[in-house]
Amino acid sequence: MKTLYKNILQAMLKDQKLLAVLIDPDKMKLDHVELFIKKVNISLATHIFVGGSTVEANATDILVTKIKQFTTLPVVLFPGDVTQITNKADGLLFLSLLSGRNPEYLIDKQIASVSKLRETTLEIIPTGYILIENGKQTAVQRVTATKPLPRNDIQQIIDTAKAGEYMGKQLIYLEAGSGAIQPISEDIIAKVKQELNIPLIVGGGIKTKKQLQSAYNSGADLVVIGTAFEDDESFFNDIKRPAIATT
Ligand SMILES: CC(C)=CCC/C(C)=C/CC/C(C)=C/CC/C(C)=C/COP(=O)(O)OP(=O)(O)O
Ligand SMILES: O=P(O)(O)OC[C@@H](O)CO
Ligand SMILES: [Mg+2]
Repeated sequence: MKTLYKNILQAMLKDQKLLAVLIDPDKMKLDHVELFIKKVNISLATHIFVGGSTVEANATDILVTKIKQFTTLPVVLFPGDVTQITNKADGLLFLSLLSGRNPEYLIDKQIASVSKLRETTLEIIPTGYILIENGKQTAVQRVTATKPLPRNDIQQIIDTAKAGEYMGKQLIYLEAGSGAIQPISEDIIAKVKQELNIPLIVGGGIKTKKQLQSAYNSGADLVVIGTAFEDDESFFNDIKRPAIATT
């Protein structure tokens, strides 16, 4: 049974915040997966996302197989390309880059993925992906050859997110870019969230528990963190899941 989206929706309705640890197949060494996933398992993380803007063919399939050996958390593909699709995962963010005007990332890659998805067991989740300017060019901007939405044009950001909802997207993902200096501002998160009826994902540049909390307080339903763990795994110590009392 495909319960991924249902669970995200229910968490949103109950105001239970979700956290995805993003693993980039290009950066994670296979012999480190076990140790890394054990840290994820005792953290507040509720999901594992796997993806990157540029990933070698087959690397995702091999990595997801390995991750699955060590966790029961749902593994969701966050693909930069069709080659990153593998049935070993549980779900797929079926991204469309709504902030850009490059047909390749609006519809072409989605069409190209259909032959891989026709028989899939993956839960496919239509996701409106929106890049917001953060002061420097990010990998996604470079790879997609698109411009992010200006961070001070809040109305454009809100309307893009809302258009995504009207188009039938089940999630909206506000992206500041991997390793962004400035995460998405509280103001942008709050104003977008106010107008949406679907869950809101926020990611890019979140490196501290305070920034995580502030994204949640502003209205993010699910936060994605990748670079902070790549840079320093001691960050897991700050986000340990509280032990449940057994008495
Ligand atoms: C639906 C299918 C099959 C593909 C979607 C194709 C689209 C629209 C992709 C959106 C644009 C894109 C390239 C997304 C990549 C998302 C991602 C995992 C970004 C993380 O970037 P990193 O690879 O961590 O960047 P660095 O290399 O700078 O760390
Ligand atoms: O790597 P970081 O900066 O945490 O960003 C996570 C994700 O939103 C990038 O696509
Ligand atoms: Mg990265």
